[in-house]
Amino acid sequence: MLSVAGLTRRFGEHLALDDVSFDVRPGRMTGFVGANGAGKTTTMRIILGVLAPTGGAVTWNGEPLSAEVRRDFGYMPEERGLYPKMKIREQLIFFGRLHGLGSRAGERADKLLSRLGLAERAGDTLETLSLGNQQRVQIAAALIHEPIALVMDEPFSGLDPLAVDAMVDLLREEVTPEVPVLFSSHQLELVERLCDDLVVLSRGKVVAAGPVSELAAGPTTTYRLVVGGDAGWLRDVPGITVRDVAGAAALFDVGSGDDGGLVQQVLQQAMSRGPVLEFAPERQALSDVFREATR
Ligand SMILES: Nc1ncnc2c1ncn2[C@@H]1O[C@H](COP(=O)(O)OP(=O)(O)OP(=O)(O)O)[C@@H](O)[C@H]1O
Repeated sequence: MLSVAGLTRRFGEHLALDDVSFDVRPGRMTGFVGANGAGKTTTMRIILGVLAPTGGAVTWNGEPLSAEVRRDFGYMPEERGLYPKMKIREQLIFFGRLHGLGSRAGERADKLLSRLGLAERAGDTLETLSLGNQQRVQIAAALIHEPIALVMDEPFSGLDPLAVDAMVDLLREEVTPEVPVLFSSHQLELVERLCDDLVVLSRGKVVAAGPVSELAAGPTTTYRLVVGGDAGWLRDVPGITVRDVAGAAALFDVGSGDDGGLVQQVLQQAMSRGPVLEFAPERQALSDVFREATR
């Protein structure tokens, strides 16, 4: 498991990271989200040893992360970092060897290029590729040495939806159940679809962390009811706040003090009046969780 524990980082007077701690669990895609300047890139740079923390530590399976272990990580930096004038196959082999892949580098490069539909471009330089294809090569470079952990800064930015799907399929194929994956993104719908876990950073602090299913489901006090007839009677039920009624459908809130009794009362009343077609807690969208957490 990859963990950061109590990371702080100052840039002069500015505290960019303030006691940041979270885990990136093996075999789980962990999304790293936060507004511009929240500290995501800074955290990832520290994980990859490109930047030193002012305080705190990065650990791998409970031990301080060594340079040796780090060499087996895959990294897709924000500033990318491939060579524009180098042929893409040569480039992948170069990065593979840099990570100790040896004579298998060519075979891996060919596999990834063909998997990405770029086999015919193997001898072309990076700069002649479209931006989307350059991005694919960047991901291939991060994956070339079968990394034991993967850290990617905005890997999907600028990709069209089909390219995103292709990239995600590749990641799922390449990343074994032992590999922790951390990636930052501003595309919240994408994060909700792809990620198992989520870390939300706001002004250098972790403000929410955990499985996406739990964070998005959240504790809710709002319920949705759809009945056979008109739901207008809800307005007369004491104790609840009706947020919206449109014909047979209604949204109401029971308040945080309810122990479940009020919800059951509303359901019973609804059933005594006729058919109940839908009755469920209103699930919060990840974008709402994000907005609330980073407010
Ligand atoms: N080398 C640096 N020197 C001074 N300040 C820096 C440096 N690197 C980052 N910062 C500051 O640290 C804070 C966090 O920046 P960081 O790039 O980590 O945010 P981010 O969450 O990745 O943002 P974005 O989503 O815009 O990429 C910002 O206020 C930024 O200006």
